[in-house]
Amino acid sequence: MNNNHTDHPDETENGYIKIDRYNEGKIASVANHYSDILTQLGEDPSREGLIKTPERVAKALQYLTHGYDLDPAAILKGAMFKEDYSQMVVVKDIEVFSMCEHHMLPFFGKAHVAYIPNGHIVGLSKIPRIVDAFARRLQVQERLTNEIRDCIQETLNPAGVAVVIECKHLCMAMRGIQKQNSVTTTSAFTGEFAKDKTRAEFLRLITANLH
Ligand SMILES: Nc1nc2c(ncn2[C@@H]2O[C@H](COP(=O)(O)OP(=O)(O)OP(=O)(O)O)[C@@H](O)[C@H]2O)c(=O)[nH]1
Ligand SMILES: [Zn+2]
Repeated sequence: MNNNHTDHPDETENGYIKIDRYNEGKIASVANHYSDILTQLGEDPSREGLIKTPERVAKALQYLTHGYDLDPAAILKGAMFKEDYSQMVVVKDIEVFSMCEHHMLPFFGKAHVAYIPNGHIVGLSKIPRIVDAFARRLQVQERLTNEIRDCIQETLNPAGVAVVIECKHLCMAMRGIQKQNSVTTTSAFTGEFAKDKTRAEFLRLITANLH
């Protein structure tokens, strides 16, 4: 997507990718399409409040899909450390913001990720980083869940990986079936987490209020 991009999308100003990280050709092209869309919607793209809107939308969309520019396995490999620790490591309550691929509307909530090291641990921040790398794409919640699991399993080769994601889908709230309170939960497990006891410990840890 953007050839200037780095593995550090958090190098941002006000939460946005720095302007020099935008692919300007693509922004201009997407903005042109959005100008037409505004007209199709019955708006006047030349009125004051909308003059910069096509460009803003194009930049927002690039930000919301910047996960395509990232290599999640490389992110993990960047901070793997040999360590003799073989208990469960749990990172819970990781904020998720993604876009459903059917309606291009947001779904958002929390991810809970655990792994059981098998010789190597990974830098803790890399877990939310790969959640973001997969979430910042057009997604379905099930695939997002599996992609996070598979990336950790294939890269770190731990004794097991567990991922639970809970999200609200705006396509089910602000349109369509219009259910405001429904939450979708998905899960994916490998290795040791196939055992009831291990899975139960993980579920206890993500629901416990320890802090
Ligand atoms: N499994 C799954 N479905 C999703 C996700 N995000 C959105 N959807 C669903 O994708 C489906 C698309 O169904 P369609 O019947 O083609 O689309 P639609 O006519 O807009 O459907 P409604 O939302 O029921 O109005 C809908 O049921 C959405 O709720 C997701 O992450 N996972
Ligand atoms: Zn949807």
